[in-house]
Amino acid sequence: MNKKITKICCIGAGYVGGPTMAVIAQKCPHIKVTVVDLNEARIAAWNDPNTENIPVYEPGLSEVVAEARGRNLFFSTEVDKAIDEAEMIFISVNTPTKTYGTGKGMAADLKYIELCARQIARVAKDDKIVVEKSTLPVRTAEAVKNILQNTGNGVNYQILSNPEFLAEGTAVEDLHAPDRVLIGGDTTPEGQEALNALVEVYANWVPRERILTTNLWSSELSKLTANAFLAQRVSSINALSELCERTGADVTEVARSIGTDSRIGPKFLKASVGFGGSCFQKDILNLVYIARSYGLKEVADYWEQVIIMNDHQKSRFANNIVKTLYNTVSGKKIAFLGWAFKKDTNDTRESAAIYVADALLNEEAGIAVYDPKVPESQVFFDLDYLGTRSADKNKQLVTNYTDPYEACKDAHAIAILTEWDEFKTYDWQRIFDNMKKPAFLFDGRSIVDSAALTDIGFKVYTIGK
Ligand SMILES: NC(=O)C1=CN([C@@H]2O[C@H](COP(=O)(O)OP(=O)(O)OC[C@H]3O[C@@H](n4cnc5c(N)ncnc54)[C@H](O)[C@@H]3O)[C@@H](O)[C@H]2O)C=CC1
Ligand SMILES: O=C(O)[C@H]1O[C@H](OP(=O)(O)OP(=O)(O)OC[C@H]2O[C@@H](n3ccc(=O)[nH]c3=O)[C@H](O)[C@@H]2O)[C@H](O)[C@@H](O)[C@@H]1O
Repeated sequence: MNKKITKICCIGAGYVGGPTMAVIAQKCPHIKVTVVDLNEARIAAWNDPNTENIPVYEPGLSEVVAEARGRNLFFSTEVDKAIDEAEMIFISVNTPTKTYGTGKGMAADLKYIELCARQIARVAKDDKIVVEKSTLPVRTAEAVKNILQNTGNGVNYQILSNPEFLAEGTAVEDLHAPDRVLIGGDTTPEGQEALNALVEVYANWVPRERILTTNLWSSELSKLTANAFLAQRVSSINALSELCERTGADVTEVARSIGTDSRIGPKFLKASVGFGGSCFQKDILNLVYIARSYGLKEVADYWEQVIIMNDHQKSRFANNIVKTLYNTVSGKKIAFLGWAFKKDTNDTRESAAIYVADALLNEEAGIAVYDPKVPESQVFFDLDYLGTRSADKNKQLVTNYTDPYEACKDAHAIAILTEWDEFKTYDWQRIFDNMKKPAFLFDGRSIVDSAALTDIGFKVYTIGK
């Protein structure tokens, strides 16, 4: 007989914990779901009476939260209480790249995971199923198990790996109809019982044939592999975009031509200014680190090239702006349309915009930023975090706008960094009329109609054309 879960707790109310648990609560009204976090401001925002103010912007998410919150979905800072009550505990805390010590700049920093494991071990009084939702290096479950099982208070733990594959901007859609749900567990009878308990949770809305079960290590490694493959496709098409620019081939046509081959497929072939987001880079660096730690030099070098190519794409976009603007951007106004790492999210982590801006600021450019969802404070946080120059200097050189037309007024050039749909429908004639001439436009996302803009008078540069 499978254990039926009625109380879930999730540690970490971020971009994954928040949306994932909101959808579990929505689809499983019989399960009480409590999402906890140490960050009081974040929890307060999740509890904001106006669900438009929740801390994660995702299309459709505020409606899901409005439906379930207060019914069977709760957000709280009382971590111990939620752990104590729950039968199943998801760990969905951040696992950033290490910034210190061994593996600095490469390995995943697992200190938040370990803290969670220790907290569960300290608080739990009855048996628990602990689910790794965070993306983790292969064999992390072993460390979590070690910490939990060596507490000696008689509690039995089962560890499951249940990596998340949602993409930001489409999180709700992805959670409602996932390509697959992956659950890894121990092959022992107890492990399989725990695994089945989680299968039953998802089976409330996910067709069973889409719920894949594996052993723990396959599940952990599959998550890193999926992100590595996706990022590799972007770097592959971006590598070709540079060759297209030199040869007269058009990367959009090349992508369409190869994408119709069913073995290749059409998705993830959009050339861009470079991939961003909190995970691709960190997960590949982590994969490279793991391969190196097993002495697999060729494997590590192979995957590292995906990152090298991505860095190259960002810097060549910035260099092209400087070169085209007669080798100097000093004192010139460059308007940035978009700061988020992709459309339909307010997340800016590792956004290409940050690195392109940093390179142009090194050349003393003045940058005017407009993004429909990213607040000014975040733009400065991102630039200050790099530590390239003082916060005062960033404030001096960067201005944020809430009106795109004002951002572009008197600009020498416009750079499109994020593919927000609204950019396609602007009154480009009006923008052109108010710009310095020649009016340059660098489309890092191939989203505007370059022929129409050229007719207006813009000098358009599009990635891969
Ligand atoms: N962002 C994304 O789209 C995806 C992220 N992931 C993975 O999911 C994990 C979480 O990512 P995000 O949600 O983006 O991170 P995040 O940084 O948005 O959220 C993590 C939250 O955990 C909280 N936290 C950390 N330690 C805690 C503790 N000991 N007790 C209570 N709360 C604690 C933090 O305060 C933070 O609010 C990462 O491993 C990431 O790689 C996986 C799939 C998609
Ligand atoms: O582990 C994670 O965090 C998640 O990482 C990615 O999701 P996400 O980073 O949210 O968004 P993507 O749609 O994958 O885009 C990543 C970056 O690649 C860029 N991209 C994507 C596709 C493409 O064709 N071209 C391209 O430049 C996007 O603009 C963005 O900057 C994966 O798609 C998710 O499956 C995974 O769960």
